[in-house]
Amino acid sequence: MPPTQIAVAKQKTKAKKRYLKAKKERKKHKAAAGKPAAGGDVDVPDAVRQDGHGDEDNNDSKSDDSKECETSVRPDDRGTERRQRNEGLRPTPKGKIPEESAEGDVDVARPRKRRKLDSGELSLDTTLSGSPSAAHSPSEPSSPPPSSSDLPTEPNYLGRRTPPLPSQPTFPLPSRPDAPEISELASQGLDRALARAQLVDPQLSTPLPLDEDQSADIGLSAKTLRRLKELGITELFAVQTTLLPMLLPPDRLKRSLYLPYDPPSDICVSAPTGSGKTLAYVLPIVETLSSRAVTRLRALVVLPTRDLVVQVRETFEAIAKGHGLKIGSVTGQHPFSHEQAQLVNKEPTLHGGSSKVDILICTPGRLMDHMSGTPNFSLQHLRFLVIDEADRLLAQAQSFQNWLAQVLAATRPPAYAEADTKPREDRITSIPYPDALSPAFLHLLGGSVVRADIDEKRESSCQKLLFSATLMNDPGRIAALELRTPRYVVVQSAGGVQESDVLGVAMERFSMPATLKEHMIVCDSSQKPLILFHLVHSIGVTNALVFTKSAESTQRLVQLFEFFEAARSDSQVDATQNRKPVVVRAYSSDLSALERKSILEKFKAQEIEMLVCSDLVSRGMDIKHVEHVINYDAPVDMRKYVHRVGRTARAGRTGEAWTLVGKQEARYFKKMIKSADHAAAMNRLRVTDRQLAPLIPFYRVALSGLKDVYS
Ligand SMILES: Nc1ncnc2c1ncn2[C@@H]1O[C@H](COP(=O)(O)OP(=O)(O)OP(=O)(O)O)[C@@H](O)[C@H]1O
Repeated sequence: MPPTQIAVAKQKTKAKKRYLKAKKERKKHKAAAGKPAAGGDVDVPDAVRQDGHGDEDNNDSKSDDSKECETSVRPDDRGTERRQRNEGLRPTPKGKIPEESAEGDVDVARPRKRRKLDSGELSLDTTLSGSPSAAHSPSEPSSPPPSSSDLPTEPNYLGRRTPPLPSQPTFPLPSRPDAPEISELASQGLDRALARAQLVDPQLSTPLPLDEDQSADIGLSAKTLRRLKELGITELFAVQTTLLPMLLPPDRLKRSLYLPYDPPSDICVSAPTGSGKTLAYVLPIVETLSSRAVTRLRALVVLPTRDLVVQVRETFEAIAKGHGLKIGSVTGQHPFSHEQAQLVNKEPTLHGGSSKVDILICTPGRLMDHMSGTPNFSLQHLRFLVIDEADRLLAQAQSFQNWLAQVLAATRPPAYAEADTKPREDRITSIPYPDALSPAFLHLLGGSVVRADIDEKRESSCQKLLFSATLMNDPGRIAALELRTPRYVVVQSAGGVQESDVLGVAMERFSMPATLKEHMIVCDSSQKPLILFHLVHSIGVTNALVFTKSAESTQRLVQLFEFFEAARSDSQVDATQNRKPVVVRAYSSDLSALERKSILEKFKAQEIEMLVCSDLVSRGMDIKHVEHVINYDAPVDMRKYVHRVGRTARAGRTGEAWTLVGKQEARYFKKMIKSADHAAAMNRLRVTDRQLAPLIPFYRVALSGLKDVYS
């Protein structure tokens, strides 16, 4: 058979199948209507009859095909096609039905149509005529459906007047909600009090009263005021002005060491680097604890590094001088037994602990060691728990044996029920010694305390204080602290910011000291050492901290620097110039604690001019004479940038920060600065080859020296 004939035969077979199914459907309908099957009336193609395919043959393939018949191909159209073919006519394109063919097939289609029309379905169509879809169109505003009596009546095709049906109510159009505030988005799942953070102007200050009798005006004792003056402090900075009234309220009862029925609110503070956060907690702690009669561990200050522990201890000692408070610190720098001897009286064992210090400053790791291994070390008397550089410490909350959860649990009194269910031998049934339990823990004395139903629940009096320059930039972390009615303070200039936007501003922008100047130099990475030498020798950068990305790079850069300085001072090119080599040292975690201490002291004494360091000293370190910070390796996140450059321009002094950005990292760095809304503050500098040219001979010598060392 020629291919065209095969195709026609195939077409026929398909058409035949569809026809038969349609026919079967019609038969069913007719049978349902009580009429005989109209098979004989229908024009059946010859091919179907010859093949002997009856209705029954198609039973198994019925379902899908019959659906197709009902929805896509009308049997009358098929009949028309067939007739056209028989008459040598071309088939009519789909959708166009020639008049005579429609006429010819009316027997098949009309009875069904009539039944439909009679049923009144048409009256719905005519009422909504022309606009059934329009009535449901989502693009039109919805309006309440008119009552049927309001609508005009139209004659239907039978000439009867039927009341029009009311149109279906339309669905309300989807509308775009207002974009949520950034603060709202950011605070999803966060403490609601965050959104009511108090925004404090960094320029705010309070002069210290000249007369000691007026010390109470700022909540301090005459003794503390005198001490501040001795230290050369004449005013309180913004963060201190805000926090002192909160932590030292005029109502003396609220300053009590135990507040089991009216525990104090916790406070979170975000204030720029060098803005005086340390004094903002040292002053209230010293002032409050000065009223104590017995030494107990009442203030615990947790810091991320040993160096910071030493620094904060010095501030406590300076302020607490003459108050009779005992201050201790544990960092793991000394043997464990030595620290234990400084911390507690080991004998006799008391349920309330027996402390030798009122204030303890520590790193989290060593604190855990003492919590688990030092008898009589107890946190139940804590009145203050300070977490300084809180964002960093909270990032490590799970480290050091889950330190944060353990500390919180140790300050929390056990529930009454818990105390009752303790095994008998664990209960405190006798008091062999004055047992030193804190009021909130007294119910542990199972047999000795008579309890009544009206007993109010006693809570821990421990007030948590969180501080950081970048605390609000990731407030999600604060959630781990189980804060009690917290208050949030943000020291940041936010010119004209609405109160409702405070959180958005605090989270998106990083607050920097107003006295800081920032520069960025984009260069080839290979040029970085030369640019560093240019900053030192041509621009006069000195008393500087130079930050690198690792302890190893710190070491290498210092060696290169020393070779460079040696080559430069040896050169006889221009005897009139000052050729005294710059003193540069490395400060990194590779050094022992003793070495680090000695280097830091020399740097503070300005015997060392350039201190090259890794991020070890990027947080919290307060070295007054640091005039410059050089980011030799650009920091990879904004938080790090803020803390590094914050080592200068502290306490209202001026300072400059220089960031050397390799060409390949420039895009990332600029994006980071821009997304922190900080691009405008950044001064972009260019250093030309001509400016670097005089340094190149010494640099070559230095490079070959370094090569020798490493080979
Ligand atoms: N009221 C004040 N008057 C003068 N100097 C002050 C005052 N308060 C603090 N300082 C000094 O300001 C410097 C910075 O203080 P501090 O170290 O507490 O800053 P910080 O806010 O904790 O900074 P960082 O976030 O970097 O840790 C210190 O040298 C401190 O002695």
